[in-house]
Amino acid sequence: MSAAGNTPGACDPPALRLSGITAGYERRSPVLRDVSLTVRKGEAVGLLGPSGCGKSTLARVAALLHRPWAGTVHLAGQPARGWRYRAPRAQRTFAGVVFQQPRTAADPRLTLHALIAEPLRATGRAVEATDRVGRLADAVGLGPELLTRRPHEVSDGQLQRACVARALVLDPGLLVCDEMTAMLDASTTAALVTVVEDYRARTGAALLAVGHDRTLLERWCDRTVEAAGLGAPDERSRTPRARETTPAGTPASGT
Ligand SMILES: Nc1ncnc2c1ncn2[C@@H]1O[C@H](COP(=O)(O)OP(=O)(O)OP(=O)(O)O)[C@@H](O)[C@H]1O
Repeated sequence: MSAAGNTPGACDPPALRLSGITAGYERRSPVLRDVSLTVRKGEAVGLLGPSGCGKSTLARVAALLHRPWAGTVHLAGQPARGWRYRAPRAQRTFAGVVFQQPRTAADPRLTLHALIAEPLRATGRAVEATDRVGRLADAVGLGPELLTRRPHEVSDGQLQRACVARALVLDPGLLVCDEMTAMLDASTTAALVTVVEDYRARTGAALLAVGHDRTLLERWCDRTVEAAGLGAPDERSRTPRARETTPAGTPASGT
């Protein structure tokens, strides 16, 4: 289910199809009610909405990290048959995820090199780590000297660069970016958006980007979805974006 090598086409199944998703936590009333959302292969969809409306919950359901109470998740046309570590490996690794807070998403004991290589080790592909981690670290703008440091020895922006590299290391067909740039400065935001877009242009991967920054998401994505009252996000298409538009209007530097 890797995106690499696939040619986007009208006949391809959507990268993500959420149908009738109802989800929540413990015994509280559901956060999401009967939500449906489709992200086509190669498409970038931005999910906008006020704090607490359930955007992150939806992102976690899409990445098979949170089990819904009802509804189905299809990844690349295949219904999710299990969740988290019980899901078939191809489904678990189809979605690469980047969270808002790199410090809570990174094991503090690992060097950045080990952090980026973590999914390779977890899937029995550790032998590929030297090559892949080196290339991805270069792409996200992390020099070799930073790869030997642990999270407490780097800045938030540097750690988020490592988390983006980790999300890409298994060549996902879908990237789920949950407020990936919320705590970053403008140049790091531009650099990481460019890394994601370069990856998508090369592989045909789809993107579900969650955030509050309407300007960024409208520039970055093919369309945005208003998630207000995510009981049922209406899929209003907005501002189709030419594929070649520079994300966020900023340079592609690796600063
Ligand atoms: N692990 C959890 N346990 C219990 N309730 C949770 C949990 N995670 C989120 N919630 C609740 O679910 C609701 C939706 O949270 P969610 O994080 O999905 O919203 P959001 O739209 O992403 O918010 P924000 O934009 O502030 O990140 C909130 O009321 C939140 O308190």
